[in-house]
Amino acid sequence: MPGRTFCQAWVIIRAMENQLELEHIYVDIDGTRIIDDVSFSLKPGDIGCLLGPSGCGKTTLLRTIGGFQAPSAGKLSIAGELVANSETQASPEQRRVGMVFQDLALFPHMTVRKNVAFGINGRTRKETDQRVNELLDLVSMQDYANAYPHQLSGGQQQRVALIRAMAPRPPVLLLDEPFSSQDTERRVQLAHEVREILKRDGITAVLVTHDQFEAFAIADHIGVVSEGRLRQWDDAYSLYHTPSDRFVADFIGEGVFLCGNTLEDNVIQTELGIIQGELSEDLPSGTLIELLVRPDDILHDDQSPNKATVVARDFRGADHLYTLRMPGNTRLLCLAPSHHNHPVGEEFGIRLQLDHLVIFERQDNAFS
Ligand SMILES: Nc1ncnc2c1ncn2[C@@H]1O[C@H](COP(=O)(O)OP(=O)(O)OP(=O)(O)O)[C@@H](O)[C@H]1O
Repeated sequence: MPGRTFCQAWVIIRAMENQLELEHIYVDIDGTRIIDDVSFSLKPGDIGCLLGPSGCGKTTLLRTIGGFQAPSAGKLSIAGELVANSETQASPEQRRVGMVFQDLALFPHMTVRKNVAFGINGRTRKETDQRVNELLDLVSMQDYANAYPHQLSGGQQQRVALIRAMAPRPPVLLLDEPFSSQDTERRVQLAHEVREILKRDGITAVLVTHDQFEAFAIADHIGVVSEGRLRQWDDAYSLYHTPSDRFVADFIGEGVFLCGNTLEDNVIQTELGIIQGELSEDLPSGTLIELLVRPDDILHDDQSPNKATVVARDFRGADHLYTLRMPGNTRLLCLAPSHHNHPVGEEFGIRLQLDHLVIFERQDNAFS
């Protein structure tokens, strides 16, 4: 029947829309809830990142996707196929996901070429060689094809571990803090490189990290996790500028929270005076709130009548991050170009530049 055929095709197309889909996943270990109602999805070729503090449940979530941990409830699908719910659980081998671990786990007695070819099964010798060569080219490692892991730099080993996991074309690649042994600057650089490689090969990936700059550098979508819950699933810009709750606002980027209260439509009163702008939440007049003020919301302006005193400063090359104290004792952060060079104790003029006001209702219901 033509109608039925169309319906079936539509269902298949819809199911294939997401390469990875988690629907209301819960994980309990020894009677303790570790993952609490997590849902998110990735389209083919998307890179997702689970970001959060130590112990929040990132690795448990990754292990659940990989098939090393069973969910207590919820549904998990990979490439349109249901791989886990509370009753069924496909094994890691059946899911065919790729994994890149913190310690890279390269085989020390195998050459780079053999390491990369290791996971490729069911292909002819010619097809395997072709795929290995393609991946070695992708990461510019052809010249090292016959080298052993101990003859490579840390960054080169990283690239080999990555292409070894990518070699069998896994439906999803999982990366568990793969850059954690590197210093901060190198981590961000590696994250950019890995993103480029994954994108060129069209791989769908999920990476776990506690480093937000790494997450910003690699991911299309970032999930901020806290106490087993996914607080926000968004792009980096939205997490920074429109955090959904106070935890995300505090965890992502830098900033201070100013106490205040709502007045009328789009107007609030804070320790810095009356501020007008589009509010992130529609709260009744008189509600006690906290206003998020980022360092880039405070402009250095010598003409401004509002003066603040420098209490600390971090030189960051292109700019300074100043910690300032207002006459009423309010603490602020200000990002200023580094040629605005003010020592601790000096005063300079500042201007608040906010149009979208990120506010949260205060829970303690009192000014501090
Ligand atoms: N097998 C287990 N048995 C008991 N508790 C566990 C087990 N695995 C994880 N947990 C607990 O679950 C919580 C989340 O752990 P998980 O390793 O997922 O966090 P994480 O965010 O990856 O942390 P980190 O960044 O430190 O690696 C922790 O409190 C941990 O002690």
